[in-house]
Amino acid sequence: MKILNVDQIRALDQSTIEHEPIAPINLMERAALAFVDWFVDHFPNTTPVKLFCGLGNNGGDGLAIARLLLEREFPIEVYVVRYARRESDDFMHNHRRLKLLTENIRYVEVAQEIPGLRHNELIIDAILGSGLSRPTEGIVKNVIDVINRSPATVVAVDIASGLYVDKPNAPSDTIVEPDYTITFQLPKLAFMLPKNSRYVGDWHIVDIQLHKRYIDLAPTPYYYTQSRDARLLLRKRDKFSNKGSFGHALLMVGSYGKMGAAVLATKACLRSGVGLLTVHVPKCGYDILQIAVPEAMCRPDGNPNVLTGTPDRGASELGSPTPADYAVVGIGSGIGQAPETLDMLKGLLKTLKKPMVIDADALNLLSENRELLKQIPPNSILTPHPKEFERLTQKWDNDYQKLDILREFAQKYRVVVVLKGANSAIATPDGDIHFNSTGNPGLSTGGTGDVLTGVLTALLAQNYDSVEAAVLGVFAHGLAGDRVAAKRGQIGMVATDIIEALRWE
Ligand SMILES: NC(=O)C1=CN([C@@H]2O[C@H](COP(=O)(O)OP(=O)(O)OC[C@H]3O[C@@H](n4cnc5c(N)ncnc54)[C@H](O)[C@@H]3O)[C@@H](O)[C@H]2O)[C@@H](O)CC1
Ligand SMILES: Nc1ncnc2c1ncn2[C@@H]1O[C@H](COP(=O)(O)OP(=O)(O)O)[C@@H](O)[C@H]1O
Ligand SMILES: [K+]
Repeated sequence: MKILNVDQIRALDQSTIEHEPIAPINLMERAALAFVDWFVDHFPNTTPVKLFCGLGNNGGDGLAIARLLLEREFPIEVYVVRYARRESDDFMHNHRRLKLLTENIRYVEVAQEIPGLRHNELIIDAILGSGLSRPTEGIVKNVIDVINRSPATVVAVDIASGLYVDKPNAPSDTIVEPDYTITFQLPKLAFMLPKNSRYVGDWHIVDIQLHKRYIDLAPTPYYYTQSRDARLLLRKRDKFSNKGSFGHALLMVGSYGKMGAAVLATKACLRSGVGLLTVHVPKCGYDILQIAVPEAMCRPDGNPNVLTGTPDRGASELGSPTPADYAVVGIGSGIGQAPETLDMLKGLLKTLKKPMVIDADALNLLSENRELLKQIPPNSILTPHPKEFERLTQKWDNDYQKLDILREFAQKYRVVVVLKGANSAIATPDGDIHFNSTGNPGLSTGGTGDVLTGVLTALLAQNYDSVEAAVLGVFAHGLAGDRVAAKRGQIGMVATDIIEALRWE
């Protein structure tokens, strides 16, 4: 699903009006109805509602919503925040319609006219929407302050008043902090960014049938991966396939004290459809790995504690192939940052030509030796969490700048970067960013990143293209987390649960 910018959203409304065609007031009615459908599904019509609206089309939506909720017998009070003298045409139209139903519309021009708000009430925020062009001030700011201080449940129409759709707010801006945002047709870029979390709440999209062709043709670097997008990427297995059809992967993982990371990546790789898997671990990890994961082959390193890349003598007598002989190499989980391991990484980057998966300490080694970045095979997948990404690049002032740095990095080094976290952002060598929709804070627990490394390594081994592998793998990993959360809650979730909950269908 695409994420469009504010100018495109405006043009999309216009395109819908012209091409459907539909009168603007009827499009507003459709938006209000979609909001109300969601609202009545979530709240009983015995709850008192206080609706605050502005004077533009977001306010017009609010007035239409008020009328529809009155018709559904909600006890609703309407407050028009009169910050200016000019109302939009469709606001006026809905104002006249609402007045036919009720005389009870109040106007708020000064702070004394702001009503008290109680905890058992619902507040609908329809003051400002995507038309926001400057920070809130005056009476708008006063109203927002009161809303934010109140214990009531707050539902924002389209976007919280005061929040920009696609550019950074100043830290001093006053913005509604809703419990829910019900947004029209498309997700907004602002919703993807960690710092905006309190200005978004739990958000839902409602479909108002905006012009599909406009959306299809609109250029954008931003995408939001939903279930149907991920499903399209998933390949079925051919009836006559064999293990050779799904690639032979090599994981280079683990060190003394961090063999758990190796085991997790290994199990996740096997649970994600790899045909054959060899795992290169320091010698101390040999028994651990063979016992924990009998399905994987093990290549012990000559070094007892860390990876050097040189197989143990016994293992090399088996005639071990070199890393370049495997379909894909996944490296990093629990490897530490020993100088020998750095030398190994340098050697690998010189010889490997196929895309790799690079995680954790392998990324930290690259951060310390940035001259190696340009040797990463094109289309490799890097999976930093924000701290690792900062080490690889630089500090950022805000989430929008972070996205710019992310995009530039992926383009410069021709790699796919999975910046992990809520709504993991996947940057492609072509400059696109795909935000993930699955996952939950239960995943914030040691080892879940190692699981992701295993998943992505398996998908590359199966010949998924790197962008597809990253988008699909991150989605499936988060979805597994959501399955676990539904079954046993977020707090007790551990990385092993994620492996068990992976499903490829
Ligand atoms: N155009 C359409 O056909 C549709 C629009 N819809 C609604 O329309 C909204 C956008 O409406 P508008 O473009 O009228 O804009 P808003 O209703 O967001 O804002 C109204 C006007 O307030 C002014 N303004 C901007 N920042 C301000 C501030 N900080 N303080 C005071 N005034 C400020 C601007 O002149 C702006 O146009 C969407 O968020 C959505 O709710 C929906 O009804 C769907 C269809
Ligand atoms: N709040 C969250 N919401 C969704 N996903 C999360 C959240 N916190 C962490 N995750 C996911 O969990 C994984 C954590 O990876 P990482 O930080 O590398 O952990 P580790 O190094 O311990 O394995 C990533 O896939 C990340 O996207
Ligand atoms: K709003």
